[in-house]
Amino acid sequence: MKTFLRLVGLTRPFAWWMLLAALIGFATIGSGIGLLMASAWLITTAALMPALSALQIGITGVRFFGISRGVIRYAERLMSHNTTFRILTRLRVWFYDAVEPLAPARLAAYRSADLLKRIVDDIQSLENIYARVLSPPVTAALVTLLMWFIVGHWSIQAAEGVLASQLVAGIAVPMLTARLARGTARGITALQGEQQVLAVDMVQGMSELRVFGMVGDYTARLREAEAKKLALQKRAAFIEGLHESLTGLAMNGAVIWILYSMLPLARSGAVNGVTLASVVFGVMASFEAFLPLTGSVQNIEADVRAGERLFEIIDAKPEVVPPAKPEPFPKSTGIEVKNLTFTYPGSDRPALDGVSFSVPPGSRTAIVGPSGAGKSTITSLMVRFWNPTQGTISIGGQNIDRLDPEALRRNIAVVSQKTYLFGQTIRENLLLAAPDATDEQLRQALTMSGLDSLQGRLDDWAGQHGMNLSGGEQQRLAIARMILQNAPVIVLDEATANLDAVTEEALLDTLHRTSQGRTVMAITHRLHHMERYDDIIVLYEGKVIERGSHEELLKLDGFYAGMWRLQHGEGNV
Ligand SMILES: Nc1ncnc2c1ncn2[C@@H]1O[C@H](COP(=O)(O)OP(=O)(O)OP(=O)(O)O)[C@@H](O)[C@H]1O
Repeated sequence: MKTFLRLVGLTRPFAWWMLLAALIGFATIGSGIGLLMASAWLITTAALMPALSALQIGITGVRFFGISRGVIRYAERLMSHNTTFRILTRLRVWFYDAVEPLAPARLAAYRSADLLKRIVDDIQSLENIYARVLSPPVTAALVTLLMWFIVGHWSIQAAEGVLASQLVAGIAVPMLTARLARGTARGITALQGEQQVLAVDMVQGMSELRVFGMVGDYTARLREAEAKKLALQKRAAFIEGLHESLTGLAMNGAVIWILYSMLPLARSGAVNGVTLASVVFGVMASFEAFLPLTGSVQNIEADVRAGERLFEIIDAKPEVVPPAKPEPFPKSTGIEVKNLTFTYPGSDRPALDGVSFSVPPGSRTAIVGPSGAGKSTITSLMVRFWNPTQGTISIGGQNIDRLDPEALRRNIAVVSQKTYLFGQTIRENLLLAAPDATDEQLRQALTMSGLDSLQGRLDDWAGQHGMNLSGGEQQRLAIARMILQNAPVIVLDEATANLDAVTEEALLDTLHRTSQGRTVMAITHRLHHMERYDDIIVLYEGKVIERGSHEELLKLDGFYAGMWRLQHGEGNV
């Protein structure tokens, strides 16, 4: 209930639009009632063969309601869709604004297909709340009131019976079908989510599934989810049919009751037969207002579940909250890391444990160590994807938590081992780093990063995840982005890992050239050209265990020297 009220609360800015849509909906059904009543009047009056002029009013009525019903129905659809789409637009922007600060720390627990489902399907399903849950009951209530006055004008006894049937159709039947439908819509949503996650995994991991012969297994899981979903959908269709039948029964009950209570009046001459026929037809037409209630109640459970899934993300607290009054990004770009400690949520072992080091402005520092030593965690903390559990990172003497995170990220160019390329053109992928860059600047960046071959292909599609480019080209594009970003601090996080030796060598040279004069922090477990670094920090199990220049560390003959010898085929660690 709380979630439902919260969802309704979101529509407050559109309340008047929604009320207007409900009123136009009422006018549509009102026209339908008018049309049937006028038709009944016309047919029954014509049966008595009066002068043609006596039928004029009925003919005009049929024409008027016939046309108005179509026009008003169109206006109602236009209005309700317009209102719904405005609400959905607002919801999507609001959800995206809420999700962005959660990335990546708070989103780590969610699968991307699941998030996609939330932002697309869950929000879409809320359309139901606004178009089918809130409006139809208002329309049905107004129609009930209208029929009370119309029927009550001739017979209060008949009006009471009609009211009772309408309460059955408007309250009892929806409550019964809602009870029967419990769990159905929610189950369908859950299964759709499962299918989406499986489908995304299948498409993205098709090569792996093929290699490991698991395509059949995944297809079977998809089929199983489909079969379960189909069973639930059948049940939903059965309940919908039941709802319509019961509403029809309530309508027939109302008709029988009117005949029962008004026939004596017709016989006594208090009501004429023509009026009786019109009232009966009017009541039949009024039940149209109760049919949409099935959609309202059947889906409400799924809509509330969709709302819960959205609020779950929206209510998550971002890991990083920008300071109320951020300090400007410092001129000097020396980095000072003091007693840095960080434990990932759910982990019982710190990824970093009291790490301290400094990187003077314009110098190059390498952070080396075996896999899992905590090297990449330093990058995540530097760009404030996470906050340290203890300790600080400062740039130019300013604690980074005093800086605007966006300004911080603009001033630190990160080239990591996995470059994300968007399924757009090469130009658009480059402009991400410098939206105002000219073609000339883009070409220059391509040349500097050794990508002359892409000069004439700026408008070529990079492919899904950059699949139209080789691994080396993708990494070079990351370097071109770094050049365009023109940030004073550069973090290279295994920027050349996963590449063959020749490409790696060429890329290391390019990186060395293009990062001259900046403060560089290079994270690597492959020890190449280490003499190019002013300082090397050796990390092991989250702790700094050695520090010095390449020469000094070799002389020390400790862990680093062992790693170096091992990688250069000269012995064991
Ligand atoms: N998102 C995460 N959640 C929980 N634990 C994590 C997460 N990311 C990393 N870790 C753990 O933190 C430790 C340090 O990881 P980190 O990625 O910083 O190591 P690394 O030195 O960069 O390793 P590699 O060279 O393999 O990339 C590892 O034990 C890793 O399992």
